[in-house]
Amino acid sequence: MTEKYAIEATGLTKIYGSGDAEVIALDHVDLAVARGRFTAIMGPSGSGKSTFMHCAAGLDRPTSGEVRLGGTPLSGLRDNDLTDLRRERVGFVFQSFNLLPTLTALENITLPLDLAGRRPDRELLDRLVGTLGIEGRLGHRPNQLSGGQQQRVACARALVTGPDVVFADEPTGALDSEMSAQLLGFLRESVTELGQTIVVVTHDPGVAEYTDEIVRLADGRVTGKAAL
Ligand SMILES: Nc1ncnc2c1ncn2[C@@H]1O[C@H](COP(=O)(O)OP(=O)(O)OP(=O)(O)O)[C@@H](O)[C@H]1O
Repeated sequence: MTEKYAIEATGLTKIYGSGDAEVIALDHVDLAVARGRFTAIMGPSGSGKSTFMHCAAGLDRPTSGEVRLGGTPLSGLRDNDLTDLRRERVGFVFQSFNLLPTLTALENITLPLDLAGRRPDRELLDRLVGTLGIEGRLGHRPNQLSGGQQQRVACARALVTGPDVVFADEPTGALDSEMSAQLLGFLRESVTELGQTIVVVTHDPGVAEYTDEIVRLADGRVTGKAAL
C-alpha cells in the first residue's frame, strides 16, 4: 500500500430506520487516518463510534458517502469482494476475543491466513508471538489460557496478515488495569516497531496515553481531532 492514508472517509453518512424512528448515526463525516499511526476514536455512548468502525472496515454499508481503505473505494465492491478485502486487508480485535474453542492458540492465530490460502510470514509470526510472550502457549486451546493470554492470541491473529489497518473495538473493556496496560503497550509497539496502522474505538480515557491521535465524535459528527 503506497497511499498516505489507511482510511479516508468522505461525507460518510449512515441513517438507521425511517420516519419517526430515523437515527442519523453518522452525519457527513470527513476523516482521514494516516498510515502507521495509532488513532483512538472516542465519544459518548451513541455518538457513532461503532457505526464508523463498521463502515470503515467494510462490515456495513453507509447510506451515502465513501470510504477508501488503503486507496480502494469500498462502495464499488460487491459483497464477495468486500469479504475478501476484509479478510486480507483488515484485522479485528474484539472485546470478547472471538477465538475458536476447538483450535489451538497457533491455529487461531493463523486462521485468517488459512482462510485466504496464504502461508504465514514466519518472521512476522515469530516476532508477534515473541513480543506477546505466548511462545509457550501455542499448543493450548483457548479454555486453557488466561483472559490476558486469550487477548494476546486475538491480537496476534489480527496482525498476522500484515493488514492495512487493525480495528480494535473496546479492546480493554473486559480486562483489568494491568492487562489493559499490557495490551495497549503491545498495540503501541506494533505501531512503532512494525508500522502497523491501528484504530481503537473506546470509552477508556487511559487509552490516550498510548495513541498518536484522538478523534472525538458527538452526535455522528467529528467534533475534534488532536495529535498527541
Ligand atoms: N442497527 C441499528 N438500528 C438502529 N439504530 C442503530 C443501530 N445501530 C446503532 N444505532 C443508533 O445509531 C447511533 C450510533 O450508534 P453507535 O453504536 O455507532 O454508537 P457508539 O458511539 O458506538 O455507542 P457505544 O459507545 O454505546 O457503543 C445510536 O443512536 C444508536 O442507537
